[in-house]
Amino acid sequence: MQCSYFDAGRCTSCTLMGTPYAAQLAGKEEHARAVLGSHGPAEWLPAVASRESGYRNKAKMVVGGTVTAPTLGILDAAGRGVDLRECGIIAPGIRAAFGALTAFVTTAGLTPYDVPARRGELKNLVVTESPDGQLMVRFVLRSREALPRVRKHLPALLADLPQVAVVSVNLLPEHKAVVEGEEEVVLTEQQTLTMRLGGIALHLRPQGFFQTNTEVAAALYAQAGRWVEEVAPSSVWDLYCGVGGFALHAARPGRTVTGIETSAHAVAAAERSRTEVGLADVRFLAGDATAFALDAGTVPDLVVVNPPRRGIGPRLAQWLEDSGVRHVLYSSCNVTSLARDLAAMPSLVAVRGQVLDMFPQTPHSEVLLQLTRR
Ligand SMILES: C[S@@+](CC[C@H](N)C(=O)[O-])C[C@H]1O[C@@H](n2cnc3c(N)ncnc32)[C@H](O)[C@@H]1O
Repeated sequence: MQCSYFDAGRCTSCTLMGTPYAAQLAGKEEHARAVLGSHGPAEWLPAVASRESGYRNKAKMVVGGTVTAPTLGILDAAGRGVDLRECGIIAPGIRAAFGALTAFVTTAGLTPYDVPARRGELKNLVVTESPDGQLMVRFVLRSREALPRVRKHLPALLADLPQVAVVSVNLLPEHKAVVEGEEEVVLTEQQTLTMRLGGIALHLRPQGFFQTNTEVAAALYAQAGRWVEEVAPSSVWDLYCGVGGFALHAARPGRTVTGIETSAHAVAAAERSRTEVGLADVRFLAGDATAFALDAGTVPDLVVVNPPRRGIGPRLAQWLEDSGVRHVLYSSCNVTSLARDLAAMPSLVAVRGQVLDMFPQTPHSEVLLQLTRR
């Protein structure tokens, strides 16, 4: 894939831009093998390729420029807006909405936040697309000052972009280089975006986590589901479950499945999916994954872990090592922390693995491993 922003040096975040895709994929497999070393699996399944462009279901655009000519993209070294609205890795359905969204910025008078001057209101625009083509649009604002104007002009925006299902304002009062703050005000009746994967409707709230690449996420849950089926466990834990992707794909009548996640909102969303699917033996609990495992007093037949980049950490790894659990599926977006965690669980041996290319044009990927007790 070629990118004019990359070629012009305007944006260099996709560090593999210009590298042929087959070489990117082979490089990611090689990297995973090299970093995992002796902890790696005996067998690697063929890597799951992604579409090379338009794969990102979520765009986080920093807003710069002026209220009459806003930029959507990043900030340069001087803190001025660089427009990247044609970014080729963003889903086409999101890119197609940028025109109407920038027009809305002007109509609603949402002055872009000027980082060097610490003035202005609109910091970021975050847009997520569902597999059905619906959009969730979030305006990250410095204060509530512009909130009444967003509300006032919202009906016109929804008429312009009928595919927009959820609109919210996120408040980020601090002068910090982060995407969003803690407070979210949802302005539409619909509070969540429906992410339909593998026949299951997952419900994503504005601040919730969702895998970046919808098609590859579907492949990830399906592969994990197949490996769970082979083991045929009667009890499963899905630790770091988010809105329940792994848990709901692993659920079967008569199998108890427990999902654990710190975000109470994500747990509520997962519970909703569970009710809709009509699964009686699945439950989701809000809490820390490690604390849950240490306090549970029982050991399931199979544990799925899908932690943030930092990995599961030494305490949960030690618990898994000592617990006697026979099967673990570890889905990781960071092979370095994965290798560290595996080293702490020598009794759990990686038998199969697969690289799933969640992030083409970048060096990142997802690695799914099946571990079995020796
Ligand atoms: C990589 S995401 C995976 C989410 C989910 N498995 C999925 O497929 O969408 C990691 C999740 O772990 C949650 N999390 C972070 N720290 C946690 C902890 N200590 N205990 C439980 N969940 C945690 C985050 O809120 C996030 O939803």
